[in-house]
Amino acid sequence: MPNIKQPEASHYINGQYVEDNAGTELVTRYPATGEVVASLYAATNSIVDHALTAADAARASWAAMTGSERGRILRKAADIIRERNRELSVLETLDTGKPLQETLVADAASGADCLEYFGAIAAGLTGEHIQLGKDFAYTIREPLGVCVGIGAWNYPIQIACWKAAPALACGNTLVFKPSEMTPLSALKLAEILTEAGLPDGVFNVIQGYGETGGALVDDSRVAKVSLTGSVPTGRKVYAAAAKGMKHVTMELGGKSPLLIFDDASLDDAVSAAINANFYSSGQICSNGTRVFVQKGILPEFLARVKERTQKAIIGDPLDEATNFGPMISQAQFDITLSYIQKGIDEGATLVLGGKAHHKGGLYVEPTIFSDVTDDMSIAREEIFGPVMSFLPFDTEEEALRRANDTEFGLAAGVFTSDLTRAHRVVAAFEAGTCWINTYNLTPIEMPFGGTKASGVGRENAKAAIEHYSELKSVYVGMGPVEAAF
Ligand SMILES: NC(=O)c1ccc[n+]([C@@H]2O[C@H](COP(=O)([O-])OP(=O)(O)OC[C@H]3O[C@@H](n4cnc5c(N)ncnc54)[C@H](O)[C@@H]3O)[C@@H](O)[C@H]2O)c1
Ligand SMILES: C[N+](C)(C)CCCC=O
Repeated sequence: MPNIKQPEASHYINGQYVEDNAGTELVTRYPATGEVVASLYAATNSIVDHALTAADAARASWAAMTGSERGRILRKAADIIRERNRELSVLETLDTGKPLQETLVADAASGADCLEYFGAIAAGLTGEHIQLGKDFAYTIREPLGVCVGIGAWNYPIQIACWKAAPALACGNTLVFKPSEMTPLSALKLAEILTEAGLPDGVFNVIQGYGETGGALVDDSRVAKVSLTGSVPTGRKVYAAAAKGMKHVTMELGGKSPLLIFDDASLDDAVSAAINANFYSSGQICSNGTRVFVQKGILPEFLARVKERTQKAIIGDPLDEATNFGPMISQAQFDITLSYIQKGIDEGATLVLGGKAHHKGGLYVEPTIFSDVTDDMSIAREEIFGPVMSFLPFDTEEEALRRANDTEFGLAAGVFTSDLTRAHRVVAAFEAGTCWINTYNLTPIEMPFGGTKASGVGRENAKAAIEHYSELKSVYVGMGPVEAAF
């Protein structure tokens, strides 16, 4: 393993590292071996207050800068991230256990794309002029103020950038709390933003568990909270934010359907089903874990997915040949194996995998179930592990009804060569992000987010601007002013 990446201190506030070792210890381990990568401390009340005070103090001068000036700094940070991509990718692999083959292209790189995108549009964030006869109105696009970002552990630097870039472009300041399991890359992002010229206090990182996230959400100085996490956490954070009438973005979990019709390009659909279930060892919110396959092609489709999944290279995530890594934590490993057991107990047919991998560590084999029915736990609940469920269907109407029969609404996909059907199906999907003849592509230019229990608001694209700014309306009377008496 390369050298251990112990940061200078646990938190980054006002442009510098800060420590308070009175906080609860927070240890991060390499999931492939259990080795300690870094040892940090959760924020104490004084660290939470310090970060919010810094963000509050930096607010006015950052908001007073022009969009061009703010954008230039974000774009410079994107360039630095790209230059340091390998180092950041290794760090992300050490923190998450995701294969370096993935982190080199999907994590810091996506963060750089996001900073570049919002850096580019920062100068064009304006209100509008509304002519009203001889009177007129105009709107002023204003930042919300101090924002709080709370991250999940599966895409740590991507999540930090997806929140920081639009927030900062709009003139807000941010306090970001990464997941307690992956504290490291957000600190690097903070260093990079400082190097790019970001004024002190505009972006701050503090570590901690749910309690720290809760303290941030409850603080009266905070105007907006953006959470990436599970639905149960989302319900708590949304409720707490509502008490202070705060803006929210909720990027939560899913149990997304992927519909494969019998006229689909089978090779493409097989690739998509594999990506939609086994990339990042299945630890992706938008994964298409309910694979509905039209009955006529099910045997061949299943055989092809099985054959290709057997070729997964399971190994040390730092080896660039590895394309399937361990679970992030003992808890996620245990949850995944317990769902596999439930699948077996509830009558699904285990086609492949189903066990901890013999190499040890926190590896769970890529697992495929067929004969899955809509009522089974593995078809209803988010597992967040490498477990693919096949569900046969006959008609489009039936597949859609079953696909939408879930509390979640994050994502959905369809494979068919009939484009009329493809558009009809996505129009009927109850999901915020849909794909036709591909899956899980999330470019920065496209809004991303969920409906139903999967979330509120959108990240990325111009849509995110609406969630990090608000409009002030100004009516201008050109006279005369009349009154009834
Ligand atoms: N929709 C998306 O964009 C997206 C992306 C990635 C992950 N996710 C979801 O995230 C989940 C996996 O991540 P996780 O296990 O880290 O989720 P989690 O809900 O356990 O934790 C998410 C974050 O919330 C914090 N937190 C926990 N309780 C809190 C509270 N009461 N107040 C404030 N903060 C609190 C945690 O410390 C962590 O930083 C999955 O459900 C996955 O689908 C969603
Ligand atoms: C870019 N991905 C890989 C689709 C991840 C989106 C965020 C969900 O976990």
